[in-house]
Amino acid sequence: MIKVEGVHKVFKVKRKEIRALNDVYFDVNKGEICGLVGHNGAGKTTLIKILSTLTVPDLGDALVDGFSVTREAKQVRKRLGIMMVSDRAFYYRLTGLENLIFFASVQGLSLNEARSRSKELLELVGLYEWMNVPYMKYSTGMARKLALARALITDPSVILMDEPTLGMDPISSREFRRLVEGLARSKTVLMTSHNMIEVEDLADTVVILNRGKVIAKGPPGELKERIGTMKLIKVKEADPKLRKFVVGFSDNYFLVRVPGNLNVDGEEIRREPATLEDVFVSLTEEADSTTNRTGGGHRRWAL
Ligand SMILES: Nc1ncnc2c1ncn2[C@@H]1O[C@H](COP(=O)(O)OP(=O)(O)OP(=O)(O)O)[C@@H](O)[C@H]1O
Repeated sequence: MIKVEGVHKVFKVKRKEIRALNDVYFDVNKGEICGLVGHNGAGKTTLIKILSTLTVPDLGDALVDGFSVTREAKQVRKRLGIMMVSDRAFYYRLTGLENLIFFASVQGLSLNEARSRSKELLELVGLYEWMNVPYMKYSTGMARKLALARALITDPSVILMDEPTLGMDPISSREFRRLVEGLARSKTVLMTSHNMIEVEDLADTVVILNRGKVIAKGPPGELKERIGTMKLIKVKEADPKLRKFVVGFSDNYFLVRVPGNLNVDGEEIRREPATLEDVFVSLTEEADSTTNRTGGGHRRWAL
């Protein structure tokens, strides 16, 4: 399991302070997949780095299977599988199998163990037939599967994934999600994503970060119930306050999709149940407008 307990992180850039994480609390239980979502710069990667023991929090702590990331980093690392989405994660000229054998050897497995573990993992992620093909010939979907296999070498109990399906086509992405779903039954998974359809499909719980703060957490269904119904409205005026809700334009009107309880002048077209994307848009908008009202915000409205 993962327990994040009051984590703060501030970066100093040219005497300016960037508050990347501000008193973040949440738990992910064993057998659960947690989707960590937020705008660009909301603090997701910083949190993943703290859990991976690559960055130290300024205040607070996080536990990975009961071990503290600040005081027991070595124990934490033994329990973690980190799926990196980077072009530099593998050697281009080596095959998928050779790459995995290399990384398994680095993790301390003997050559024989490394070979059999690598083949087992290639089978698990559906790359067995491609194991002797050089990595440079892998598609994005195959490269992601290999990255997942690499994260699983030590059979970790907790898996961290930063935007694992970035750049994948819808079919490969769906296939990948089913793979993660199967794995998650015996593990704890924390993944970041900008793809709300994916998070809605996969996550048991969702944590929404906004400017370093948790503004909502819970199962997707509960979060959607909080927003309830959305309404589609044709509006004539380009009201800057509705910027985030605009879903379409035409010559003489804007189409906005707003929470059912928001009063907006215009012609209502229809009502629909809220999706996770609606939850994200509505709650981050609410949090930002509260911050702006109290003078703490810096993001400006503009249509
Ligand atoms: N090493 C660093 N030095 C200075 N500022 C940093 C550093 N790492 C992150 N930040 C800043 O901290 C904030 C949070 O960044 P972070 O990368 O965690 O966001 P994110 O939610 O992962 O964004 P994205 O979705 O774009 O990946 C941003 O304002 C970012 O510019």
